[in-house]
Amino acid sequence: MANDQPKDRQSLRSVDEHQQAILDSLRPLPPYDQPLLDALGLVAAEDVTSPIDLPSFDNSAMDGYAVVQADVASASDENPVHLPVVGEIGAGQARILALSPGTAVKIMTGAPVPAGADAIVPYEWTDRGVAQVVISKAPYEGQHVRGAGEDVTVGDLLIEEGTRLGPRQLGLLASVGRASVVVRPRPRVVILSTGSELREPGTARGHDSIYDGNSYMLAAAVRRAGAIAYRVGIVPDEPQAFLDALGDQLVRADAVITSGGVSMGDYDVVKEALLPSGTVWFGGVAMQPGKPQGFGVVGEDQTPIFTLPGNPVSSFISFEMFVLPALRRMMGLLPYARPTVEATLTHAVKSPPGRAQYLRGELEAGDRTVTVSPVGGPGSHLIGDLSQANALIVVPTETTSLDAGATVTVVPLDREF
Ligand SMILES: Nc1nc2c(c(=O)[nH]1)N[C@H]1C(S)=C(S)[C@@H](COP(=O)(O)OP(=O)(O)OC[C@H]3O[C@@H](n4cnc5c(N)ncnc54)[C@H](O)[C@@H]3O)O[C@H]1N2
Ligand code: MOO
Repeated sequence: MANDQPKDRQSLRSVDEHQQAILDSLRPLPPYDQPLLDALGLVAAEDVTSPIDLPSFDNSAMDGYAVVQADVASASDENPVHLPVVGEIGAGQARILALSPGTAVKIMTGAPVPAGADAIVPYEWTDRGVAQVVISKAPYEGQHVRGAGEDVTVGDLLIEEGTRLGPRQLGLLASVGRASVVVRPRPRVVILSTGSELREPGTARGHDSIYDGNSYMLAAAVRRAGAIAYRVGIVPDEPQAFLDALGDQLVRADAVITSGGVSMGDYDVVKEALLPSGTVWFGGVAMQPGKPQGFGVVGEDQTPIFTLPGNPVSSFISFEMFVLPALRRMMGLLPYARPTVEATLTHAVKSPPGRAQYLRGELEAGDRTVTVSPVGGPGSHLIGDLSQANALIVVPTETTSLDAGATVTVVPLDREF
């Protein structure tokens, strides 16, 4: 029964509850017109219809000669047809607009087929003559002519609102003459690491200090999600310094991520600085790693803020579970959360009750089976092990052990979705 549980467990949010609370409070960012290449990976916020036909004019699919098919219908090796060549049409150089019967015009791939011509004879079926051409094989009517509008017609719906734009879609937009497209923009995400023990990589480190791995990891994760990362770097454990740094950054932030300073310590700067505002929830989520969490809004524009725990693995898993779905929601991307897969566990594992455990694993797809092997221990400081893993093994909240051979839910970490 719920009230038999220790106080700590009663007050924890589940992972799903916390994720949902975050998603419910966010909306997709307002649409923005972006140059095509900046729109890669973003979601169209407009229906795009074609302003032109593709091909835009009848054009040649081959380097060869434009002819009237009836003039060459009898051509064969034994009885080739001879035609005078009255000119040449290169791609982008169409000075000959019409063809008289009984003549041929040299034509290059992509060049407009002159009016009156209804087939192309490829060079390979001719003697490649300049003033006169000898044709030894007949094309059928329309052969090697790419018809105007056969691919796309004016008014066709090219891109539906909500489509994620990849190279093929961007290529199509450019092909119909569009230089920009209205999309959900990339969220600008400010990343602040807190901790007086932190040092910037590449600088000297004392016996009691550590390098700031988290802000790099989180900035990289933000970028991989398709958002823009502003890595501000290290803020000491002083609430006013933290509030000043945050205040300076809000002008360029659609969201803020902090790491560290949210548990029970004497110097938990993020909690101390933000609790008085009353706009940020701090509490525990029933997960390990990643129990101490905070989420809310800050500043005049009510900018969303994610206050993640400082332990590196906790920070990373919190990003995957809570920030990534939120960024995807802001970008209009579905699904919000990483898709999971089922796999067979290769080794037995143990887990404390009352918290969903996210163990690091190596997911391997064999010919017939998908297996996952635990990588390293459960400690939330083990960034070395984390870097060797490609997946998280989910041990449900009330499960305390799983045998080798059990089917488990796994979150692959490096798949595009
Ligand atoms: N008495 C309690 N202590 C702790 C609890 C608790 O419930 N009661 N929870 C533990 C859990 S779980 C976690 S997770 C951590 C979260 O702590 P904070 O978010 O306050 O983070 P810090 O104390 O600032 O740092 C924790 C740990 O991570 C290292 N760290 C911090 N920032 C970085 C960074 N940018 N790069 C690399 N490593 C970083 C830091 O040095 C600490 O070792 O609290 C437990 N304690
Ligand atoms: O939640 Mo902490 O992340 O267990 O180490």
